[in-house]
Amino acid sequence: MERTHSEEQLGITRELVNRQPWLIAGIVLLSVVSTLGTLALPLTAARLISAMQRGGSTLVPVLLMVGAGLAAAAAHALSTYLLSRVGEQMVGRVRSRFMAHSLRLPLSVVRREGQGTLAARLGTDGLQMKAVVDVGVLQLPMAIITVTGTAVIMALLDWVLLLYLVASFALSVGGVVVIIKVMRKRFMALQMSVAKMTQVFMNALEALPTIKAYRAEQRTSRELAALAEDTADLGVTTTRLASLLFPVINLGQQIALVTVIVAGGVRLNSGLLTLPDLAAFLLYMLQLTAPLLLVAMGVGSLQAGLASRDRFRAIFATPTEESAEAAAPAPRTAPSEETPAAAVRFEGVTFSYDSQPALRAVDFTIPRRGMTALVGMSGAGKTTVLSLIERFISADSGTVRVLGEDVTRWRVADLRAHMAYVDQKFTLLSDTIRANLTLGTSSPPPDDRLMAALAEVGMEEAVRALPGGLDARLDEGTDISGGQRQRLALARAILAEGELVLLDEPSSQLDSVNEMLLRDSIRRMADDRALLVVAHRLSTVQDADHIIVLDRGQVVADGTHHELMARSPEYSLLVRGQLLSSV
Ligand SMILES: Nc1ncnc2c1ncn2[C@@H]1O[C@H](COP(=O)(O)OP(=O)(O)OP(=O)(O)O)[C@@H](O)[C@H]1O
Repeated sequence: MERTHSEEQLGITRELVNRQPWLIAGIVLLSVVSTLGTLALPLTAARLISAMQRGGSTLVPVLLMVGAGLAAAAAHALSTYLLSRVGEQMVGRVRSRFMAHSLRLPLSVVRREGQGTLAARLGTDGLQMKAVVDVGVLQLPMAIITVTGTAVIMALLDWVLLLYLVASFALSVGGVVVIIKVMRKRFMALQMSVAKMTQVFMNALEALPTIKAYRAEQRTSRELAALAEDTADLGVTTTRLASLLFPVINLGQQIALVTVIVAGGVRLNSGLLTLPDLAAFLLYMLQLTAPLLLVAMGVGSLQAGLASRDRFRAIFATPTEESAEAAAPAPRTAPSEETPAAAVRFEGVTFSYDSQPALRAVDFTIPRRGMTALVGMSGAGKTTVLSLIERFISADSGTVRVLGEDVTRWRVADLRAHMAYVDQKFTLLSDTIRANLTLGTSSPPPDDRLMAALAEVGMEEAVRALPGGLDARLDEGTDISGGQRQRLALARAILAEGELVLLDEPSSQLDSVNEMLLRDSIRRMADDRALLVVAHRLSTVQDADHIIVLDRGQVVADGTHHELMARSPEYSLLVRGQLLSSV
């Protein structure tokens, strides 16, 4: 099987070199020019001083000095810009791959990772990975070359003076290394804290209507403020360390400067060193600080960036629903039998969330036509049954069959193409009405079919009245009522090509006029396909051809409404105890 892009390992160098080899070669060349120019500059200055001492012409040394300086600056600017552009583009590709991969992950993995954490990773880890390109690809190697080249030239100028320099600078370098290491740890903690805050904020935004209705803005804000404060505290400790960095380097540099000037003066007096060489040595020394700092900081950013890359890799390495099934033998794309006997069959199905059992040895059959209602107290396991049929989750033991075939033998995409799913919230996407209606269809149906489906649920007029009609977008600008959303979601299920419709009825009571309108279209849906409804309303179960009663994860009875009223105490309790709403 062809490997999908997201299944490939994420290699930064390969990403860069394979895609634009010539551009990368050009950037490397520019960096080499910039490094050589930087290294040559003090030598040209020494030549100028010599020429002035001799009283000779200074034109050539001046031109060489200006040329080296300008070339180094121009090459540096251009290579930095080009590399940054390449880095941004690479991060863009990684981010889009990350988002696409995340959407294909099993729901359980997304829940475990946390939506906020995934979203934060997209932002911060993306930025940090860019630093790998900025720092790791050129800056760090070039800085190392500059430091090494400078040290070699300084040793050639006067190796004894270099020893003085190293000895006087060592303490400060040691200090910088320690500070950077501690900063790294704090920075990781800061990122975790940002991810947590994002998660809680996202949850709060999702619950905003409830928060407003219960005037809980202040309470929620307090909780968020505490998280923001924790994050800020971590930020402050990181900054405190960062603020130590420059003074430590400055101090080291000043100590080194005094040492070199004193020792250099002594050596100059004793004729062991010439004035131009001392001047060049001092210039090299001043020039050393920037690349040294870059090496010290760069190693840190590189580590952080590589850690971010590893977090992306971990997600890319998490099998998507499709890649997990690639390992299974010959997945099904269509039912094995011409006309499978049952739409759904559960055979001894057991399922636990973590170690909490939700379904225990569940057996039932849903016929190919007609409406089956699944009823039970809250927490009985009804939604879990739908999730198992959709294969959002997999049974711990037993077999779930859809259209005669074990769900684990189906290709997930094909399995889901055979059914329509209407969740409790009647979720619609932020897109056009048309896009929402045609989600479950393989080719876009003509407008008259869309309008017919809308008419079926009493939404034709309302959609015609919207600016743009079928092409009106459902987003921040245009929204529709809860009942209208419900009807659109049902119209989508009507249009879907599947033989099976799963409907998770909301337990909240919606207005009865709407309910009456929808009752007929739901019933009609069951004429030519199997409809499984998690029912919370008495009217729904009365309409059903067949009712399955779940109690604490087990099927305790099944039959028609009248049969169950006569012989199932659990069902009678649901009806008489008004646990099934009478609307
Ligand atoms: N994601 C989850 N993680 C852990 N436990 C869960 C999860 N979803 C459901 N459960 C537990 O599994 C059991 C069955 O839940 P399920 O949602 O299937 O019940 P339900 O019959 O649909 O309830 P309701 O009518 O309230 O929607 C419950 O005890 C519930 O607490």
